[in-house]
Amino acid sequence: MQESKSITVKGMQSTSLQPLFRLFSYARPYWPEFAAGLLFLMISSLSGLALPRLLGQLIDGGKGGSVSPEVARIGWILLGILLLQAVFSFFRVVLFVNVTEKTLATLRQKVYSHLIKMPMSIFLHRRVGELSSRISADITLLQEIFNTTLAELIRQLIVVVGGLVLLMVTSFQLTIFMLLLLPVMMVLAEVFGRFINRYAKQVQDKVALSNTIVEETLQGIFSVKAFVSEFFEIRRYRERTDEMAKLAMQGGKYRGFFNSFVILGIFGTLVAVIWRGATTGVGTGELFSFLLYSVFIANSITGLAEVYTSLQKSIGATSHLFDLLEEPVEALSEETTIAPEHMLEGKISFRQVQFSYPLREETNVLHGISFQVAANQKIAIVGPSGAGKSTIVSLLLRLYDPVKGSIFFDGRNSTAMPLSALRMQIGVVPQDVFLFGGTIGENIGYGKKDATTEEIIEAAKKANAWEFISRFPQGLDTVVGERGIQLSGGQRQRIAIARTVLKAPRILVLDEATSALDAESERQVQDALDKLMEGRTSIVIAHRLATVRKADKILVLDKGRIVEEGTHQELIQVNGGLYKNLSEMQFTH
Ligand SMILES: Nc1ncnc2c1ncn2[C@@H]1O[C@H](COP(=O)(O)OP(=O)(O)OP(=O)(O)O)[C@@H](O)[C@H]1O
Repeated sequence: MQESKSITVKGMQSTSLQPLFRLFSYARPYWPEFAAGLLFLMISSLSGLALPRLLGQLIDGGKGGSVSPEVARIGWILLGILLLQAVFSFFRVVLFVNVTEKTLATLRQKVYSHLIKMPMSIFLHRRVGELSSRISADITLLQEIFNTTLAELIRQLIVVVGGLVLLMVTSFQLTIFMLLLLPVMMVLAEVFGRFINRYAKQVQDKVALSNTIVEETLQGIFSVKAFVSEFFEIRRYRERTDEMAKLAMQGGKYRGFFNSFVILGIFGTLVAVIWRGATTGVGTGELFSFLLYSVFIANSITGLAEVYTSLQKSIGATSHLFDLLEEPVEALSEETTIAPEHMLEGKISFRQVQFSYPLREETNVLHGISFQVAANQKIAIVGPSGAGKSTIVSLLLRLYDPVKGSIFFDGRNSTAMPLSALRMQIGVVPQDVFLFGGTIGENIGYGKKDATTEEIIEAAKKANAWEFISRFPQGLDTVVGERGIQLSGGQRQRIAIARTVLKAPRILVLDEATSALDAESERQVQDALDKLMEGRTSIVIAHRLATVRKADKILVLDKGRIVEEGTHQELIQVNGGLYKNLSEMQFTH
């Protein structure tokens, strides 16, 4: 932005209009409708130009007080033009709305599919509220440009150019006189418009910022309430919205000035023109049509200034959107079947994996970790909080790639495998189960999009979830979340397990819940997990003694390093070892 300011005004316009041209490329498939709309727009604007002239003639012809054939003819033509305009306006609006809605839907879909395919690293430095406002606020703003701004631009241009030509025909001298005043106003209006736009953009950014607070606090309402942060958030929101209002009011003042300036300029010009016309002996009808044309033109010039500000606003929104579309996306494929050559047996090996998170590159979270998991083996990862256990899971899923070292699946470097095929074969049961706001059936079906009801029920049974689901009057159709039933931690976990049963992954990752479940829920969850782990490679971030004991191998992680490795029996013997300490602290009751 800074750069473009330093180049010539002409150059600046062409650079800043670029996003709009790119935007219009999304409307390309709908060009026949768009072209028809444009044609209707042009015909109705052009025919509108005949009105002042005909009205002038009507005034001159009607002076005698009787309806002469000439006057009747003009009357019929006027009626015809109005009808034509009414019909064409209707089609123009309908066609433009169609093109707009189809284009914006395409754009929304494109932005959303880009958004959701972006790698995790991008979500670390962009806020959810900000990202979602790109789709809601920015695209809504673009609606205006397609629906009205563009049509206005064309209409105004036709009125200004056509009007001027007809003015010249009416009275060349008077037109020249008016033209001496108008261009000055146009230039001033443009400068003013630019200035106002800067404010509009700032206000828009502030709106996005304040919306972020609303979204984040509503999403995290539990934490807000638990921390009694309501008043803190209210204050924060108040500060943001007050700032926004202050800026908007400042902008309003400038807009006010702008309007006053336009009123003074236009009416000043009109008065001067009438005075000049009257004193140079232009006829009544002629002066009337001249004035009407001048009003039309003046109106269009102010309209053009508005079009200009609205164009600038949309340029802001469009650039935001295209910035987002510039962000990289993951190489995901839509295939739901896995090619035989990418089918995994389930061997995993971490070799000298070093990792730091993108935003904190200076802090190594994993320091050259190596370990092997044989196919169908169960390993447990234990270690103090912050040791890097969840990070290992993220690397396994390739949500991030190691900074150094590599991860191998069946002896093949993970980077050499298609991302989707890899993730399709890894099932995760997270600690914090996220359920979508649909039905229980839909939530389980998330594991396999084409699952039949029978398969879903089967999976729910295996996950020990069917028993509680079938007790709900609506069974699988019970709506969960905000507008439905709230499930307990153990129930949510069993739904997550059912989801993973359906997915039937080769490799299973379990992040055990740290929160204590009651003994019965715990038994049911544990039993479901045991069944799920059978015949798969499993990595468990373990918090429960039962899991740790049953593991074929335990990795003890501390500050990003594997400090001990072995079975429960082996590790419990290491005197002064971290595992022995941990298990004495955590697992003995
Ligand atoms: N997105 C992130 N950006 C930067 N640092 C992160 C990020 N996520 C985690 N970390 C850091 O990486 C380290 C390891 O975190 P990780 O979540 O893997 O630990 P953990 O062993 O799973 O802990 P816990 O048992 O508490 O879940 C921590 O020091 C944490 O602060």
